[in-house]
Amino acid sequence: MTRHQQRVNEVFRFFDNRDTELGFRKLLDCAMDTQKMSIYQKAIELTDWREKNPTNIDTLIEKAKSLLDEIASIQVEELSSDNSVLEAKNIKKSYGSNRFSLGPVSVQIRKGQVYGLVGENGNGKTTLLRILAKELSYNDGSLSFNFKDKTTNDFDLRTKLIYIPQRTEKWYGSLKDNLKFVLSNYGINPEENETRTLMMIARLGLWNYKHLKWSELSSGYKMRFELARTLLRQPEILLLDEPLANLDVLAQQVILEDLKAICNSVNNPIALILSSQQLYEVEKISDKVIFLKNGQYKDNHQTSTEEFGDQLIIEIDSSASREELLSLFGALDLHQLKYNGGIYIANFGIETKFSQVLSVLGNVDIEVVYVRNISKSTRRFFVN
Ligand SMILES: Nc1ncnc2c1ncn2[C@@H]1O[C@H](COP(=O)(O)OP(=O)(O)OP(=O)(O)O)[C@@H](O)[C@H]1O
Repeated sequence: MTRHQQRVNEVFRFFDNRDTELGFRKLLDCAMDTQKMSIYQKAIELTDWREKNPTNIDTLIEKAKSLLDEIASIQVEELSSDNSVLEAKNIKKSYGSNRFSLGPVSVQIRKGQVYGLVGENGNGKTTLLRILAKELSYNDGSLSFNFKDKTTNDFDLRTKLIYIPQRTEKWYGSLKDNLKFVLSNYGINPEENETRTLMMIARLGLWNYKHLKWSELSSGYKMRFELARTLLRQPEILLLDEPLANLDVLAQQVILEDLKAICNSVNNPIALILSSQQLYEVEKISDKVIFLKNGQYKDNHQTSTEEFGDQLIIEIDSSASREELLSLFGALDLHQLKYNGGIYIANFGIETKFSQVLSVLGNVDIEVVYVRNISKSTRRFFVN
C-alpha cells in the first residue's frame, strides 16, 4: 500500500468515527497531494457546502467519503525524503557590539520532519533561524542545502527556503487577492491561480475570512494568511519564528497539528523548524527539540544522559507545603525537591517509578492541580 493510500485510509477512519473536524482537514491534505485541479475544485465545493450546512453531518460524511474514493484512485507521486535538505555544521556567530555568542550549533533536517527550537528570551533562537535562512552571516562553520532541483538565483532560493519572522508586514486589499498575487508572480494561469488559491484558503481554515482586509484579521488569522502565502510557493524548508505568539492554547494546538500534517505531505514534504516558548505544545509535534541556553545548543536526547542520568523528574503544582511533600516522598528515593515559580520540581532516583509518585499523591488529601513527568522533556533544562 502506498503512503498516499495509507493517508486516505486514515481519513476514512476519521469519518467513520464522525470526527469531521480533523477528518476534513486531513481530507484536504490528501486532496492537495493529488495536484489535480479537478480534485481541488471538488474539495473547494465541498468546503463551501460544509460552511453553508454546518449541522448536516451525515451528508457531509457521505460527500467526503465519495470524494475520498476518488482521491484514493489517483496515483500520487511520492517524493523521497531520505536525505537531509539542510545541514549546518558547527555554526558560530557573535555580534560585535554584544557579548552574546551563538554556537557551535549543528543541525541536520530532512523533509517531512519538524524541529522545535526552544529557549528563553534572548538565547539566540532568532539568530539561529536567520542564519539557517541565509539572512544573517555567521563567523564559523558551514551551511549546505540539498534541494530537489539546483537553485539558480536568489529568487529561486527564496522560494525553496522561506523564513517567516515574528512580526510580519501589513498588506492592502483582500486576503484572497493577496494570495492570488503570489501565484501570478509564478506565471500560473488565472483559472489555476483561482483554484490553487481557494484550495489553500480552505486548507488553512480561512474560508470565511477570504474577503477580509489585514486590519480585520486577528493575529492568529494573520499568521494563517502568512502560512498560506508561503505554502502557495511550495517551499522545501520553512523556518518560522514564534508562530504561536498571540494565539490562545487551542489555536496553538490546531496550527501545530496543521503544520505537522502539511509538512508530512506525500507529494511535497517540507522540513520545518519553528521557534517557540510553548514547550509542551511544540514537543508534542516535534521530531526533535533543539534547546538554546545562552547561545549554547543542547540536544535533548544526548544531554539527558550527561546531565540528569535516568532520573525521574516530576513537576507538581500543589498548594501543599515543602514539608508535607518531603514527608510524603520519604519512602521514595527523593534526591531533591525544588520550589520554582509556584511549582515543585522533584528529582527521584532511577529506581522510582512515576506510578509510585502518583500513587503517593493520590492517597492523601492535598490539593494537586497537575503532576507531569518531565524526565524526557526539555522543560527540565528550564527549571534546573
Ligand atoms: N543585530 C544585533 N546586534 C547585536 N546584538 C544582537 C543583534 N540581534 C540580536 N542580538 C543579541 O543576541 C542575543 C540573542 O538574540 P535573539 O533575538 O537571537 O534571541 P531569541 O532567543 O530569539 O530571543 P526572543 O525569544 O526574545 O526573540 C540577544 O542578547 C540580543 O540582544
